[in-house]
Amino acid sequence: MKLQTYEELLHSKYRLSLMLYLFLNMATSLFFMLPINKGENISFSLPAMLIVLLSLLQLAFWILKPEKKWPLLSFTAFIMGGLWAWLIAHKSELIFYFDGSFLLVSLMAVFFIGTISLNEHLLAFCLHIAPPSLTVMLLDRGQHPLTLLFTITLPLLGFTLQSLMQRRSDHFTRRLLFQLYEEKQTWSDLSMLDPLTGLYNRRGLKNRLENLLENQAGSHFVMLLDIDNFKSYNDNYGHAMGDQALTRVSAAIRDAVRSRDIVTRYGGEEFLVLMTNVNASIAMKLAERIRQYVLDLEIPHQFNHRVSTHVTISAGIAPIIEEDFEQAMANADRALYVAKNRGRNTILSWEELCETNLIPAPVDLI
Ligand SMILES: Nc1nc2c(ncn2[C@@H]2O[C@H](COP(=O)(O)OP(=O)(O)OP(=O)(O)O)[C@@H](O)[C@H]2O)c(=O)[nH]1
Repeated sequence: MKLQTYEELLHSKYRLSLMLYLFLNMATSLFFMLPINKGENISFSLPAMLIVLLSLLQLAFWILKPEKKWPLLSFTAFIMGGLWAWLIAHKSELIFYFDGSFLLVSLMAVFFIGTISLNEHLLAFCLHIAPPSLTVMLLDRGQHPLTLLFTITLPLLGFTLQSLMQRRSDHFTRRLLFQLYEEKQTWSDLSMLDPLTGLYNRRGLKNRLENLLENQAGSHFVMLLDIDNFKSYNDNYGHAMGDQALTRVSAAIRDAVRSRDIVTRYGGEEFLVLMTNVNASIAMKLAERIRQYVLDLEIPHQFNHRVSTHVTISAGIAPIIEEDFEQAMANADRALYVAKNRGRNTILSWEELCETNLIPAPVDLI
């Protein structure tokens, strides 16, 4: 689950509880319009009708605009509470035989609405129950003090404790989710990096390439480069030394290019550099600089036959035309093949290859 999904879940929970609150207000106030005694008529009292109207309007708003967040929950609860106080006072005047039970039933109905639907909104709950509670106490004129005290304080206390517990649990869930999300992000980042060199691996390249082609319409170049006679290096100096040489060459490539270029360890001793927003001459200069930086490392390689006594690289570069990365790769690969044939420690561009009519048959070096 993403953090965003969790936020959406909370929003939908909020929305449902508010809709339930409105529905319960509406249903209960409709019930309050019914006659209490046999033979009486339905009483369309103004406060009851206002509760119904207000609830209906807000319900319609929520149904039509489900994505909107209603910021005035506490205000709505206070208005509803006020209307309930008015309704209870109004209705109690109409009751012929007054023994206090109507007040208790009304109060319980108001508490029921709040407890069921506002269980995560302590302030709204308090604002909802405060006006009817005060009104009932006034109307009771001290006749049932203990009953009223019990009816008001017990649910209020229970609700407050439950709400605090819920808040702690929500806080914990949010923290846990945030931590999981961060860890997932770290793992995802790590899975895009090559552990030996710290460069992007193919997965990382794919990810960066998608972003690049989606967001930057400029001219980009692919450079494929390969360490010369690396097999002999490994055979003579050992695999551990080979790893060290790979790490140093990787760092030199990274140093030679700009921060916006994407350097990837494409295979064993093969690297791919994605040079972004460059023209052909700058791409060539960058490639040449990489070659020189690697040579300047002066990593001894006595078995780099007829090339150098140090570790060297060869490279082929090609432009990405019409976002066709695969074709650019194939072209850079062919240029690299010819660069190797030309004696290694060489950079060759696909364009130069085309100009000299030296396009070889496709050979899979990679
Ligand atoms: N030490 C080390 N060697 C590796 C690693 N990955 C690939 N290699 C070695 O790189 C060598 C590549 O050799 P080849 O593909 O024959 O090419 P080459 O000897 O560099 O010859 P040219 O590319 O034609 O110049 C192989 O010996 C692989 O074992 C690695 O992670 N560490």
